[in-house]
Parts: sequence; C-alpha cells; structure tokens
Amino acid sequence: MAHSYPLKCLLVKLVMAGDSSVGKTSILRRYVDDPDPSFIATIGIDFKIKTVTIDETMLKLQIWDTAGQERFHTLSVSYFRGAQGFVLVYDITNSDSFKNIEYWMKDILKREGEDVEIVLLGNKCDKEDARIVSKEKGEKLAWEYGIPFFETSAKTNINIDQAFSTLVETIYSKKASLQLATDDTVNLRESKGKDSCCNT
Ligand SMILES: Nc1nc2c(ncn2[C@@H]2O[C@H](COP(=O)(O)OP(=O)(O)OP(=O)(O)O)[C@@H](O)[C@H]2O)c(=O)[nH]1
Repeated sequence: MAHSYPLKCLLVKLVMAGDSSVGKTSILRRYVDDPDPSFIATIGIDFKIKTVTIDETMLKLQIWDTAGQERFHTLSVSYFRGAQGFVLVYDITNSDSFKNIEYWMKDILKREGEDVEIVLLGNKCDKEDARIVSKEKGEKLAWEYGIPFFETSAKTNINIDQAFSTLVETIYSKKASLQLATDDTVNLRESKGKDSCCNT
C-alpha cells in the first residue's frame, strides 16, 4: 500500500516573548485552537504543538509560551535556547510593552545570535479607542530590525495565522537547504515513515 505520509517531517521550535499581559497566551491559543494545552505546572511554562505542511514537508511546530512577568524573566529566557523563531509581542494600548521590545530583542539576539527569525506583533488592535502606540511606530521599529510586522487581535482573530505563516515559511525557506547538510546541528530534525515526529 502506498504510504500517505509526506516525505519529510521537521521539528521547529518557536518561542512567544514579550511583556506580561500583552496577549502571548491568547495569540497562541487562537493559533493552535487547542482546548487541552500541555502545561508544566511546576515551572509555569506552557507549550503547544501544531503541525503544518509546506510543499511536501510536514513541520511540527513546538511553540513555547513564556511568562512575561519580570520575576520569571531568567526562566523565560532560558527557553529561548535552540529556537528557530520568535513571536515578539507588545500591546498597542501599553507604551511600556512597546518600549521593552528593545530589551526583548537584545535578549533574543544575545542568546541566539543573528540566525533566528523574528516577527513583531502589535496585539489588541481591536481596542482602537485605547490605542497608544501608532501603527507607524510599530512598522518603523520592525523596519529598523529588518523583521516582519503585523498588528493582531487574538480576541477578534486578526492576522494571527498570517503572522505565524510568515514566520514559519521564512524559517522553512532558510533552513531547508541547511538541514540536508547539518541536520540536528540546526535543530531541524528529519524523520520518515512510521516513527516520524509528525505521526503522533
Ligand atoms: N481586547 C483584547 N484583549 C486581549 C487580546 N489578547 C489578549 N487579551 C487579553 O489580555 C489579557 C492578557 O492576555 P494573556 O494572553 O494572558 O497575556 P500574556 O502575554 O500571555 O501574559 P503573561 O502570561 O503574564 O506573560 C487577557 O485578559 C486577555 O483576554 C486582544 O487581542 N484583544
């Protein structure tokens, strides 16, 4: 019987980052649509799995939802290690969360170097009346960092899929060539057939 599995399956680690209450968990829940989250209660770190297919390749996204509170900062950044992509979030109604993007960027680049993909999200764009950070400011900051930018709403489901798709497609296009040569060293794991990472 001809197998129906795609030829390749790659594991991609993504991390949600940004200040407390900007909406990281809400964005992730909206994207993954998973009512039964995996939760490591003792350390307060949550992750979810979502599988997407690009071309003939399955990508198993392991998305870590870190805590934005200052007291968890050291713990949160410890989960940055080995990530290929970051969803960096601020709240358009909270200017501090926008100012702190600079520090989150430094944390990411300091730990993971330049070889990561990052997407910047200005979340809660459904709250136009309470807006403090203009869309232009968000666009300008993202342009300075050379990363994609979206204004999103986890509440009304604006641009959530688009933001993740952009991030994942960029990772896929850049890593696809590397993976053949370096495999695990770029933390993209390929497997085939019955024990594939995507056949869970
Ligand atoms: N109006 C509106 N509210 C949102 C949106 N996203 C999240 N919220 C609300 O903002 C609050 C914080 O959301 P969370 O998803 O818990 O934020 P977080 O970034 O995960 O917070 P930490 O876990 O403390 O880091 C909750 O009350 C959400 O319902 C959005 O797009 N629009």
